[in-house]
Amino acid sequence: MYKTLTLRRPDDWHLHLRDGEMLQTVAPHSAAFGRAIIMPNLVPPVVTSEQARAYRERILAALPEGAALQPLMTLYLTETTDPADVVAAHRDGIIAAVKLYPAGATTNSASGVTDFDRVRPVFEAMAEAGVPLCVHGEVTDPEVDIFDREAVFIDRVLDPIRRATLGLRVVMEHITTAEGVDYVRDHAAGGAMGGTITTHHLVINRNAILAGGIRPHYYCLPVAKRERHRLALRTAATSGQGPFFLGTDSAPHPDRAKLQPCGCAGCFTAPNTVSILAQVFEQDGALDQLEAFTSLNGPAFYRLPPNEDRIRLSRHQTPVTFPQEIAAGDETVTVFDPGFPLFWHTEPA
Ligand SMILES: NC(=O)N[C@@H](CC(=O)O)C(=O)O
Ligand SMILES: [Zn+2]
Ligand SMILES: [Zn+2]
Repeated sequence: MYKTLTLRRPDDWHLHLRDGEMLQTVAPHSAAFGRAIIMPNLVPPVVTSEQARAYRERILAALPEGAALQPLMTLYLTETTDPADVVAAHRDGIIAAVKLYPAGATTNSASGVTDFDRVRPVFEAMAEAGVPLCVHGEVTDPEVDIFDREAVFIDRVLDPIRRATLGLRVVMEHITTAEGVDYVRDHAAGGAMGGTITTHHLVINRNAILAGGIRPHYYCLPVAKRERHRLALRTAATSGQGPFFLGTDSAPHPDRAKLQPCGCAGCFTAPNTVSILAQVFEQDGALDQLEAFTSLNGPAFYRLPPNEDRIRLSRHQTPVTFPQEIAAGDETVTVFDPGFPLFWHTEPA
């Protein structure tokens, strides 16, 4: 049994840092990651390279001295995005990817895409220039059951886009279904596809949200599915296979906004993600695959070198505790509770 574990510094390939006071509060909790793909769903969204550059500066200013984190910026795709701007921003190193939100699919997605044909020229230019497309993969058709929206998206939207745009490199973000796992695995050859998996979707199924009472802090999008889907995600993540990598989707919201008759979606996992992942991989006898998931597969997809420096985890005798909530000005933000004790702790460098 392992007592300590040394890993190349993990990266987070899907992270919400927000802005303003919330950014100041949450950025330090992601400071020990190496790189993070920063989601652009601010209000208003990050749609131009100038906005991405300015947002990056605000993030760097919110990080503590000595933070490892390098923010990798994304642009929020709209029906008026100019293909030439995207290509130039990527060429100049301002953005690492473009993010597709189907309009209405999730938090702050109102400016997203309704008619996918209208953004075809952007996809074509991205394919040509090798710019990855990060996708929130859910249909918004109200006729489609919320638990089926990811699987239906693959058939109705994602597969047709990929067939029509040869060479487009796609990350299916926060996959939550066996169908998502299979689709990513079956189309990953040559780096054509990757899939991020969140910490919380490895831990909870839909019962956590609904059985025995409604638990808003477990509500996120895509919503957690049946147990068999969680197990498919666990198998994918702990396999160490190339196309699957960590994207925490740590998505802080003030408790005031989550604890409502109509509460918003998102789990805040940044503070305890690495401890939870070590526990999960240990439970599955797969600690030897943790580094592939957190630190190797993501950079390989994004065609970046893995981080050179390391973090050290040690397994404590008694559980390590994390704050249940953190203060953000007058608000509180609840930290994701995995529902089991955590023994792995990141040692200070
Ligand atoms: N995952 C979530 O439930 N929420 C995210 C948006 C997203 O990633 O879909 C957010 O920005 O709050
Ligand atoms: Zn999303
Ligand atoms: Zn997200």
